[in-house]
Amino acid sequence: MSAQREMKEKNPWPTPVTIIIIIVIGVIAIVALVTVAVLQNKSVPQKYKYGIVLDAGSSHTALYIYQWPAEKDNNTGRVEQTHSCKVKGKGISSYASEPWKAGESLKECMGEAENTVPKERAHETPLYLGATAGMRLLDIVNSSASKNVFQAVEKALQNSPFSYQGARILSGQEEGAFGWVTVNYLDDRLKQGLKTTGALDLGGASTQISFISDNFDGSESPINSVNFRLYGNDYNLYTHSFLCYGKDQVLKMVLANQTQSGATTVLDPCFHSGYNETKNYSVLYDSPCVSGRKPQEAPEKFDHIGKGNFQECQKAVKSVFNFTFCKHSRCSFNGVFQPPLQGPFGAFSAYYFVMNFLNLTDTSMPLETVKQKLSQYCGTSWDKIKRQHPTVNVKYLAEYCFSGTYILTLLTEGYDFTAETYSNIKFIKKIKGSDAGWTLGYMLNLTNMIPAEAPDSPPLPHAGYVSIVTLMTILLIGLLLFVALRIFWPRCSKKTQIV
Ligand SMILES: Nc1ncnc2c1ncn2[C@@H]1O[C@H](COP(=O)(O)OP(=O)(O)OP(=O)(O)O)[C@@H](O)[C@H]1O
Repeated sequence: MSAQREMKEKNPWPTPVTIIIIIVIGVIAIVALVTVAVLQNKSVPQKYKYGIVLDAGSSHTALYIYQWPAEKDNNTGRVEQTHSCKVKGKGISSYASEPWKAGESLKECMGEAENTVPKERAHETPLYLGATAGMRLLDIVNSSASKNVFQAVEKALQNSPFSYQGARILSGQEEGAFGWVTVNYLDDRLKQGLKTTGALDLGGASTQISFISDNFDGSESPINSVNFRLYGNDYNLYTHSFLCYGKDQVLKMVLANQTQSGATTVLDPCFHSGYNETKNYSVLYDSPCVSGRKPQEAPEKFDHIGKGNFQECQKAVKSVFNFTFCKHSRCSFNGVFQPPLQGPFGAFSAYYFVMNFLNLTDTSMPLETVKQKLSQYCGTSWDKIKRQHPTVNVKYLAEYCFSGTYILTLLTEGYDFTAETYSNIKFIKKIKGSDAGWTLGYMLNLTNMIPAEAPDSPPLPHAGYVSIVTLMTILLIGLLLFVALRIFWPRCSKKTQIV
């Protein structure tokens, strides 16, 4: 009896039970923590927000739908293109005489947008329309026609379930700058503060060049300067848009130069030998880029006959550039200031369409070789070209010799890319699934999706945080168990000895 009392005083708890309880609690805690960690890291179906931009270009309109994770509205989520739709027919500026058709033309793509954006998101999805050089030109020649086209387009867009934010003409400067933002945003260069890529955009009616140059602070030519503060970095961007230097308008200018005498036959070195089409003087001279030069005594039509000669085509194309006057320290052409070229460049839109067709997107190829290949292509007969490419749109096909020659002339003579710097250009269509062009940059800007300052980021990602807490708790429980065993195990052993 006294021995039993002594034992109870020395060992007041039922030790094995206590240990079992501690172990059970410990195991339950570990299982609970691991479960929480696993559930926390399990991917939940992503919810997205959306934005829509219509690019109303001179040659056609395209609709782009962008999406980004809904919970990362605070400028940290990645915006990506989820759908695009090419509007059938020509650009909205071509509907000047029947504006209602401009609105009608958008219906099919707007229908696709309704099927892409979830219904519950539609009312909060911003919808923008930006028009470029085609509408800039229409506005110059007939501003009331331009207003009527916008009215028709607005009516169509206001009737959509989306949050319509307006339709307007972008300035050339905006078109250049937003194209640059798109390229650098998609390449993740802005967020990380990396060296940027210049942007070369070739449209149907205008062309843009935009890049950062250490030698440009905006003082020499303020109209070419755009300042941004993005993710905590300041950028002083050089940008210029050449109205009338898109490839369709340059083709008109080159042909206008060859029809100044009002001839009925034009032998054109930029078209393949064997090409022969009868064209209207009125159609050729219908644009403000050439209208002032229409010959007085022009007949109604002319025969446009191909000659297929690259060297002569280069000369003809060069005639539309003016290199004779420059009131700045240096110019590209037409008296426009341009600082020295700097950095890699992404060349998109028609740059890509044309060079991709010609199999000339590889810029590691020496420039001389590129010219030789193009020369060979231009020298090929029209019959052979048609036979080799039976599925290609004949209008594009007839123009690739001219378009390739214009691209090389613009890059080398116009912007001053040399045999050495030509390899800095990369012809691109898409970056990580999104089309290169001004639309994404435009939407990012209007929705304030790129903050001026770098957003504060947590020191650890969520998964890392959960893992570390789990690990630390397991270690702590292990330590507790160890201490408990050290304290109680000797007593348990003693107890058996006593008993
Ligand atoms: N596959 C192709 N091959 C050749 N040319 C093409 C092809 N697709 C489009 N183009 C032409 O490329 C040019 C540029 O097209 P893009 O859609 O970028 O210009 P746009 O937006 O209509 O013009 P702008 O920006 O001057 O208003 C246009 O002349 C168009 O007709």
